[in-house]
Amino acid sequence: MLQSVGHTEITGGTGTLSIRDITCESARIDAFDSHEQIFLGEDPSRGLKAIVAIHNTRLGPALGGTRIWPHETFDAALTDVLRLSRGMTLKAAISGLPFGGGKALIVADARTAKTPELLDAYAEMLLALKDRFWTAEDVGMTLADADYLRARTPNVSGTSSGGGGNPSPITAEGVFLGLKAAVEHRHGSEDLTGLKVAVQGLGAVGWALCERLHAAGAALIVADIDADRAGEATSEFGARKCAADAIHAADADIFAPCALGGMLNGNSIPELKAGIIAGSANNQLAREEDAVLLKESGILYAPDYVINSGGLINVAAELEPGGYEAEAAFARLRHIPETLADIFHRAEATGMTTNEVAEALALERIAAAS
Ligand SMILES: NC(=O)c1ccc[n+]([C@@H]2O[C@H](COP(=O)([O-])OP(=O)(O)OC[C@H]3O[C@@H](n4cnc5c(N)ncnc54)[C@H](O)[C@@H]3O)[C@@H](O)[C@H]2O)c1
Repeated sequence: MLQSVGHTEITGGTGTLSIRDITCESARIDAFDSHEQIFLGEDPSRGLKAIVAIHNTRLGPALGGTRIWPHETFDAALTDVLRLSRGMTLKAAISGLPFGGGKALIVADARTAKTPELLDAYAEMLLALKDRFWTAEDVGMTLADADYLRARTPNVSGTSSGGGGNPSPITAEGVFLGLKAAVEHRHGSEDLTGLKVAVQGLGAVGWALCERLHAAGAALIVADIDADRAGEATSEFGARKCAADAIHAADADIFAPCALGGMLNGNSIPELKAGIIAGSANNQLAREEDAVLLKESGILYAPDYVINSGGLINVAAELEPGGYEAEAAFARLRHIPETLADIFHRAEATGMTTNEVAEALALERIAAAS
């Protein structure tokens, strides 16, 4: 096991993997927020540059997905993984899970650079971090990738052999339940018939969410930077296509961001027409203050790490001592709408933003466990 690592080098296979503890030098990044430990794994010969960020382990070992994304600068990648990792701490806490927050990011284009050699090098890094960090799928990482890694290191969940499989459909189910809780809070009924939902991003979660919304009678407006995907949604769901850079401003009742983070910001919020925001993307708010902007605009915001916690709930269920049980995972999933309804009511009663209420509840749970 890797303890407090200064620098370690693992040779073998076809490359040389170097793992460096970069916690101290990461403190210069605004998003650092007292992370416990941050590791940089590099193996140029196999194309690996990966950051594993461990935010807070008071509730248990760090658990969080691995994102594969070609950030243009190292600082952009580090900022992304630090923000995601902190969000995982809050997500695990508010979901009542015995895990802490962590996240990993491989700086690469998953469509062109995700080779077996890269995954081998990453598996070696994960193996060195076992007992400290557990991972699963995120953007750019598929079930097949998770299975490939799991065959090489034990600290991978969301796998076929573990029973939980790809967490995305469960995430979508949680978002769907949470979205209905928001509609119920706003309109007094969770009936979606005829309501217009603008879905940004038609990937694993966005697509599965569209299936549920369509079956529930909602009218869909969709956008994806992949034009083919948006085209498929028009024929599959009778959805109306919208430009990717205009979907937030679509004439809709609900906006469901299911792509990447930061789409709720000082520029986009004044253009929103939807009264409810309920989607799967992590880190939807570009800045904390944007939650205030949403509140002042009369927009009901379902905090991202609450509404999208279904995937974490499912990968955590795979790590239960007795193994994965779907019913136990679904029982926990059904708490998502209840938790959101509670957050909405508390926010109204106190004048706080929904984000502030969710964070206070999560931090309370961490403090109680300390
Ligand atoms: N998969 C899960 O279980 C899970 C769990 C919790 C949170 N999330 C979050 O939900 C989001 C979606 O995850 P996913 O697994 O569906 O990812 P994915 O990679 O399968 O899909 C993302 C989709 O968004 C599209 N996209 C990217 N940028 C876009 C833009 N600017 N406008 C429109 N479309 C854009 C991509 O083309 C792709 O189709 C991510 O933020 C992820 O972190 C996912």
